[in-house]
Amino acid sequence: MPSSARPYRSVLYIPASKSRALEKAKTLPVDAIIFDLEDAVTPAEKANARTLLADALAVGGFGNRVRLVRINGLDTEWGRDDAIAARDMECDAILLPKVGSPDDVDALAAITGDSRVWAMMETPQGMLNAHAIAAHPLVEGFVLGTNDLAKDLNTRFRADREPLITGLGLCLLAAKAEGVIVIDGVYNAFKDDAGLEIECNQGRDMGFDGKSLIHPAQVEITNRAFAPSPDEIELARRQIAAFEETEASGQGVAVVDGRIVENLHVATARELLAKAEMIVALQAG
Ligand SMILES: CC(C)(COP(=O)(O)OP(=O)(O)OC[C@H]1O[C@@H](n2cnc3c(N)ncnc32)[C@H](O)[C@@H]1OP(=O)(O)O)[C@@H](O)C(=O)NCCC(=O)NCCSC(=O)C[C@H](O)C(=O)O
Ligand SMILES: [Mg+2]
Repeated sequence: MPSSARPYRSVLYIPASKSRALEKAKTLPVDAIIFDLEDAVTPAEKANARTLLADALAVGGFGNRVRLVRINGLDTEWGRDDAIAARDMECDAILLPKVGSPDDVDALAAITGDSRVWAMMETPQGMLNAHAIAAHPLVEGFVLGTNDLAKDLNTRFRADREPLITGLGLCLLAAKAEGVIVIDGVYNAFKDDAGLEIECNQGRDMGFDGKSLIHPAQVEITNRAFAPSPDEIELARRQIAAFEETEASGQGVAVVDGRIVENLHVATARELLAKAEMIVALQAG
């Protein structure tokens, strides 16, 4: 099971066909990269992108960024070749699109063995089977595919994402129940900083570990939204100190800023501080 302190604030898609973007990624302060062979790559470029990506990962230089390779679905003409290639790539996990049930993960594992798997959660079928998918022993993370979900649900765009909330919530519940990382979907309007910030904060409030991104301009806002803020760090320290003091005097409940602090709040505060420390450590390289 992955560490809950390991930050996944920003998870950037990079079309595997774009060598300039692959180079650029090495300079960006992202926590994870999705090297995409699926939607961002045209059919004519699929085979070349696969080779380009294998070479780029073999050369390396992506530092401590988690490397996920998104293959095409196994029901497409490229999926099987992608899976065979990805099995041998220098990556941390394979991201399987449009996962509908644990059987899809089994079908991938029949090709890729014990490689770690992340699941794109982006179909109504997948949402309804989210718990069984999260419970699959090879599954380590979920990435929400809100474009595909919106398409399948025939929703209209709303800034508050109300039409998608049930699906997002099902995936969050499943991921948290099974200790699986869960990453929010992309914000398509990559020049709209204000809209991105609102959607990041909504995702953070809901409990997502981070957000998937499509452009470098989205990294800074996302990293900030999903990192513990200075105020949160300061409050966590005060909660721990107050609780320890109260505990030493034989009591189980402290009060900080007019709110009770119990064991469970201290556990949350410790996790928050661990994440903040890990972000500093990762930034230090
Ligand atoms: C959206 C883009 C097509 C815009 O590309 P471009 O016009 O090249 O942008 P810029 O000129 O502003 O680029 C500036 C520099 O940044 C580099 N760049 C751009 N995008 C990326 C990236 N994603 N990763 C790394 N580097 C990037 C450019 O190379 C420029 O570099 P330099 O010249 O050296 O300064 C483009 O951003 C893009 O293709 N984005 C990714 C789109 C994508 O991956 N789509 C698929 C994933 S979304 C999805 O499928 C979600 C899910 O499945 C669902 O259902 O929701
Ligand atoms: Mg999709």
